Amino acid sequence: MAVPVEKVKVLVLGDSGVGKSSLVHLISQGEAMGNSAWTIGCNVDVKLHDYREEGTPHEKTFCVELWDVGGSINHSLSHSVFFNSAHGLILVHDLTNRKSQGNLRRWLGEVLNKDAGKKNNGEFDYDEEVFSENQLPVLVIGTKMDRIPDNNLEEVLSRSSSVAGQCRADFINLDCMQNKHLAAGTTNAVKLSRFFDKVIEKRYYTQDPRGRLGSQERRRPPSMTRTFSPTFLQEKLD
Ligand SMILES: Nc1nc2c(ncn2[C@@H]2O[C@H](COP(=O)(O)OP(=O)(O)OP(=O)(O)O)[C@@H](O)[C@H]2O)c(=O)[nH]1
Ligand SMILES: [Mg+2]
Repeated sequence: MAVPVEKVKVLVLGDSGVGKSSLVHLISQGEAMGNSAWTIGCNVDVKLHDYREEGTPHEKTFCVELWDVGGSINHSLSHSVFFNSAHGLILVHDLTNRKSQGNLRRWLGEVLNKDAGKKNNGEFDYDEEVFSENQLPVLVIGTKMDRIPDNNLEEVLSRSSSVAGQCRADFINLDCMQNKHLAAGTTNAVKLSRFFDKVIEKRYYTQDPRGRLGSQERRRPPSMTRTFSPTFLQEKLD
């Protein structure tokens, strides 16, 4: 099988310790990560995604690059070097940590205002106007669902849904340590697949600012996702 040439870049952002690396491992390898360490800088993992245009026999495999940026506040000045030319954004928060939910607006602001610089207090501003014009597909993911006490579940999930609403994004809540939480055919896997479809559609099938015409009017097709290990990909590339 040929390795796809066409690719999209998806940023995975959120506070340190919310579970970004664990999530990216689950998405790209299809299994929970054993040990995790703080991410310094950025790790890039790959997921192959089959995008099929409805009504046509064509199915095309795209390479989805997942840019897992270390969330440490100590490296906040260097985060934005990874933000260029992103096609989609996964915002990750820890369901047991309200602060990590509130900070998603800051992460979003950091990406959307990356060219505008910082405010005087050193914080990136979340600009409603800039955000309302945002064309970047966003998916919000809440982790550590296993750690929410049963008597608090309803409240926490409702808060998670409202955080996603503020970001005008679809959302998933899961336990990154459980393979089944992203298993094929589950609602979570379908939502993730739809998100990748959207990112690819925007990147390759939508009229861009330079006037290139894509297939914007066509309905989004169903799709399948497949995961290949980096070793497999490397063998194909060699
Ligand atoms: N119980 C539980 N633990 C989780 C979950 N997701 C992540 N963890 C744990 O949370 C800790 C931090 O996870 P990481 O994936 O390293 O967090 P990160 O967001 O990549 O952190 P940085 O690299 O510092 O930005 C690890 O000990 C994980 O095993 C989850 O859904 N449930
Ligand atoms: Mg990490």
